[in-house]
Amino acid sequence: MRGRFITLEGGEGVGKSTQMDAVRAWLESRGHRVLTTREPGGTPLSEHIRDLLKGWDGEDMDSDTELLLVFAARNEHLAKRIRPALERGEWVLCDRFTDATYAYQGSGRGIPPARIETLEQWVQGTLRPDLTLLLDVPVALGFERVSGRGEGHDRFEREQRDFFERVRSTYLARATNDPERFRVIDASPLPEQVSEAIRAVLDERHAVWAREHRK
Ligand SMILES: Nc1ncnc2c1ncn2[C@@H]1O[C@H](COP(=O)(O)OP(=O)(O)O)[C@@H](O)[C@H]1O
Ligand SMILES: Cc1cn([C@H]2C[C@H](O)[C@@H](COP(=O)(O)OP(=O)(O)O)O2)c(=O)[nH]c1=O
Repeated sequence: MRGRFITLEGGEGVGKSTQMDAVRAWLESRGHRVLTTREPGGTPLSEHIRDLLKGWDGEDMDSDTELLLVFAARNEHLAKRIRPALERGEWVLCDRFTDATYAYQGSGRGIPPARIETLEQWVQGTLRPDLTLLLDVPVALGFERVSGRGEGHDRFEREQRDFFERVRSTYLARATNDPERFRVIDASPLPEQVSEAIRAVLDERHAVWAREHRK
């Protein structure tokens, strides 16, 4: 079976980092080679851009500058890591991808989606994730978890509550509009229960992909 491209999405503190390991372990248990990565980031240059996006504390960053930096990081990541891995037949598991851009730069910052689509087309061509696991929790619960993490707040985490409500609504709307690609996971229960729900989705999708492969 050819390698597939799987993304994890969701707002702050939904538990993506926590669940990445479970997805990776599941894929490896099926004998797949897996590249685990994240956005913004995934290459030295893209991680540098990530630091800028999260840590910039100078004059306010223009929203389009932010959008272009996100896609600059993505272009590098696709060229140097994601596409080569998929071409080698590996599976790629990525913590956030372009759905985050629609949610954060689109709804969060108010950039029209058409502008994001233009860049998506330019940078990705026809490449889209095969499966997107959207981990969903109420914004207040995500906030509680992040504050429990005990780190300082980055440029995004300093945004107000309504910013994250827009982010959440946009993720959910995108999932509703593309039920083939998205699976929404209730990420409120204990981590092991969330992993169990994710494994059930992976079982289901994997069976479909295996059937397609045999055709
Ligand atoms: N299902 C869960 N229930 C309770 N706490 C969780 C759960 N999943 C993750 N956490 C905790 O919440 C915080 C944020 O989780 P993390 O995986 O870093 O989220 P994300 O990567 O989505 O921001 C961490 O301290 C983590 O241990
Ligand atoms: C991929 C991507 C991330 N982001 C933001 C969302 C996050 O606040 C930040 C990544 O930080 P990160 O620490 O990975 O967030 P989390 O711990 O919640 O997963 O970058 C965008 O604004 N646009 C994007 O396209």
